[in-house]
Amino acid sequence: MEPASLQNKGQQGFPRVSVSQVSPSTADVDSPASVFSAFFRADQFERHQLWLGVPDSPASGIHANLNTSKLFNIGPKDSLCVTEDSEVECSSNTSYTKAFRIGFETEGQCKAFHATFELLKLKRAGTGSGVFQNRSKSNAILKCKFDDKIEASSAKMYFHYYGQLPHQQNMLQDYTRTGTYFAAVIENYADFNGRIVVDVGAGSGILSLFAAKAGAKHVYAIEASEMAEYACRLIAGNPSLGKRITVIKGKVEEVELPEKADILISEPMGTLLVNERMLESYVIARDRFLVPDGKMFPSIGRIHMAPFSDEYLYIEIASKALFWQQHNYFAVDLTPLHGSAFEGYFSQPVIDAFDPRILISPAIFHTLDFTRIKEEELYEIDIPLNFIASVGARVHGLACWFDVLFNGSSVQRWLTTAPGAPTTHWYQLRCVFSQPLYVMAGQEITGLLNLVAHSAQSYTINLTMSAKMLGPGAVQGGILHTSSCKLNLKDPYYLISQPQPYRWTQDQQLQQEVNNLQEISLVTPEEIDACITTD
Ligand SMILES: C[S@@+](CC[C@H](N)C(=O)[O-])C[C@H]1O[C@@H](n2cnc3c(N)ncnc32)[C@H](O)[C@@H]1O
Repeated sequence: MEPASLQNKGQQGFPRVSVSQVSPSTADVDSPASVFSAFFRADQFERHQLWLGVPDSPASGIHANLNTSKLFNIGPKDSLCVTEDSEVECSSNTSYTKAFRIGFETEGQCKAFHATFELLKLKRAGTGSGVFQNRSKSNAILKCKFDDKIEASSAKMYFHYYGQLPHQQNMLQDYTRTGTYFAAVIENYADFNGRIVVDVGAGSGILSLFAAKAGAKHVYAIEASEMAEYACRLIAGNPSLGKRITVIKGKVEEVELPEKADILISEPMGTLLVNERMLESYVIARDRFLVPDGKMFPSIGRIHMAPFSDEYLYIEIASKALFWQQHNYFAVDLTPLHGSAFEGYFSQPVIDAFDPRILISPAIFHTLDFTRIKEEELYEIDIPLNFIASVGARVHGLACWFDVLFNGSSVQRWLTTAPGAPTTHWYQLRCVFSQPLYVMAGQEITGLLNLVAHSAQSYTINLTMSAKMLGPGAVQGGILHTSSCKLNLKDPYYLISQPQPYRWTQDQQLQQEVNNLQEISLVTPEEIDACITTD
């Protein structure tokens, strides 16, 4: 059990440091060095403490209150921390009663430790979440952009979700996803070897470990949820890679880094690419941490769209509202609510893996260039639609999926969530009309997909599609029939139990990934191992 005064209100960790107690007056070493983990933590009064010890016994070890401690650089990888046993604020005449030398495995870790130490010393209680004073900027109050845009209740649930191992496991077990990231990083080790990397939203730290495996000089793994602590433990358990990784707990919008990154790696994609609004954090991280012309993995994302016809899906959704057509439900007429229930079911986007043969025209796509797009441009996205129907059909709505590109210097690799490709945990998404549209083969379908971000970390989807007139009317731009719908991307309907003609087992997917990797990999396993720095 943790001491009561050290509740988990925020931790930042450095998994492997060597610590020796020294005399505060002479700086002579008093004790042999121990290999400890170092954590910064806040108590319930937002007073930050540095704790050095063994993760499994948090009550033991060395505790230093940052208010009464000072940190000095005594070498590129060595620091001296002097601290007072009492709670009294440091002043010029403080006599320090404890001192210890902290040795880091890399200079990057040492710099990150100092940056975190100084930043947390500046944080003050009572200014509200995400608001802190930064003395280095003339006491200006820096407000965290994330907290301005996102409802506190949504953020709390969101980071609570990602703070749990089963949800990280779910992503790790999507072998198409994780395997594609692994392949993209290792095949492009030249982009990582000897570079400073920032992992934006590191979760379990898996992408940081991949980057370190590809030879990164140092990786800063930024993670806002409690998963940061697990990431520390995973990284500490992989010491040959972990010594080049620093986990920083906090939002990318508010943490400080000791140096700029040559390359960002992240997995910020949600359903329909944009759900969760994490792309905005990715773009903010680019503007805050990336050197000019630095690389981003992934660098672009594309939303693909095509009209579909699926009578079974339509009937399934419509029939859910049939309950409300009863005139005599325990002697009560439910029919006045049938219309609302019917519209309600059609306001949920449907998520499943469908057979691509339901698409009635070739797909179009809309590109988001993560290297250039402004954060504000993600608040509202307008995508004009234009299709030519390949067959005559009843169009039940718009089917969407996405892909992202790892534009490596050696290999370009796409991670796709397309129908017919190996299924990912994102599946595909369909917006279904309550009033379908009738089209003939060759008929033009126009429309607009409008996505408006909301403060619950998702989007409102406004979709309109029109069948244009055939013959002379088409030339004049005449519209025969229009259907529209408004959906909440935050509230999807998961329909993933239906038979999947193209679904593979995960083992097959994994095997396929391995085969792909072996077939197209430009580097041999020996070359991969050779590229790993062993400092
Ligand atoms: C989709 S998960 C990816 C996790 C990990 N990178 C992986 O690929 O397995 C996104 C992670 O980013 C974190 N995250 C989201 N927004 C963040 C932000 N603004 N600052 C820091 N972390 C954030 C979440 O808590 C979550 O763990």
